Amino acid sequence: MTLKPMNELLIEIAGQAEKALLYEVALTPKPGLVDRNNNGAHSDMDFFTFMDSIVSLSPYLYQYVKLGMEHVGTEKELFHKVRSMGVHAEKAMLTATKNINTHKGANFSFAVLLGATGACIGRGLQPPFTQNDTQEVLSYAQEMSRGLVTDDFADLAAKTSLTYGEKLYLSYGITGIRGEAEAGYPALSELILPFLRANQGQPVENLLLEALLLLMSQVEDGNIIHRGGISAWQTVKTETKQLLQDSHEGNLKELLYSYDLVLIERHLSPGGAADLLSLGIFFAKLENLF
Ligand SMILES: CC(C)(COP(=O)(O)OP(=O)(O)OC[C@H]1O[C@@H](n2cnc3c(N)ncnc32)[C@H](O)[C@@H]1O)[C@@H](O)C(=O)NCCC(=O)NCCS
Ligand SMILES: Nc1ncnc2c1ncn2[C@@H]1O[C@H](COP(=O)(O)OP(=O)(O)OP(=O)(O)O)[C@@H](O)[C@H]1O
Repeated sequence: MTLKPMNELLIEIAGQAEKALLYEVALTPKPGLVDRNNNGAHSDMDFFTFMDSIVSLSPYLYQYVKLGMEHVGTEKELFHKVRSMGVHAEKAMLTATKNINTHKGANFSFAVLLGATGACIGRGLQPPFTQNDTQEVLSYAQEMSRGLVTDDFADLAAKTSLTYGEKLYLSYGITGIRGEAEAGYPALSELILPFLRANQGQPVENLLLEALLLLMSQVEDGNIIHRGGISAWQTVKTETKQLLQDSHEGNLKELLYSYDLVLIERHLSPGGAADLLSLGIFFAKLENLF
């Protein structure tokens, strides 16, 4: 096998991440989320806000991979490098969206996972990825994120203003996106990627909408919980399990258009599941699944 030059790989990997963000927002109909049909349960953003946001993040996606490829040192040191870059990316995103949080969680996770992907590529991994290659990247990301929950949530009592993630940890012990990273993204390795691999060949939009429902039925979604509390989250998990049982290729979109209205009425949006979906799409692209 001929090896591709590093700069080609860099462009290819960052491009797959950008594509994943574009696919996620373009997928329609998504319950409660911004899509091509409506703004879901959001009054402050629309499809175009997401276009602005993705373009603002694009150079940083490239930088995360580059930092990983060029990294010499421990996994933890790479985490600190990509997170500092991530803080700049978040500022660029907020400037582009006029202070609306479109991709805060996605930016954080792509920083970690693109850094990890770059580091593994620097050690010889080449796309297309096998399932084992993806696992190697997730294990590297887990190592990068070791101690994150404890480190980030130390001394919260002394803080005067808290983020939603911090509030959820104090109120319910929910670790959200930080816990997911520290565990090596089990929602990817145990849930969405096995589903996408097993259902390869199906029409992409239907496949990814079903994958979103699967995530909504199981993930500890910080967005749903901060807006609706624990009971609203339990209800969404039960309802999406039922939708998965009732759906088939012919009626999936019809069921989702109706459920979108239900979540809009309840002012609920599964932003955590949406972020995990875009991360899943990224690895599916690297594995050439569609
Ligand atoms: C860790 C991040 C996401 C900040 O966390 P914060 O508590 O503000 O966010 P919060 O937990 O509310 O969630 C952010 C987003 O994550 C997504 N999300 C929520 N739950 C999940 C989940 N289970 N899985 C995946 N994504 C999720 C949602 O899209 C949500 O909007 C990140 O923005 C970050 O690291 N920022 C830099 C912080 C920093 O270093 N500051 C300087 C030192 S204080
Ligand atoms: N297609 C999408 N539509 C809407 N939100 C999405 C989409 N994809 C991902 N998200 C995630 O959902 C989050 C937005 O949810 P939410 O509006 O609850 O965030 P917030 O700004 O933290 O809270 P609030 O607006 O309630 O004060 C973003 O962080 C984003 O990552």
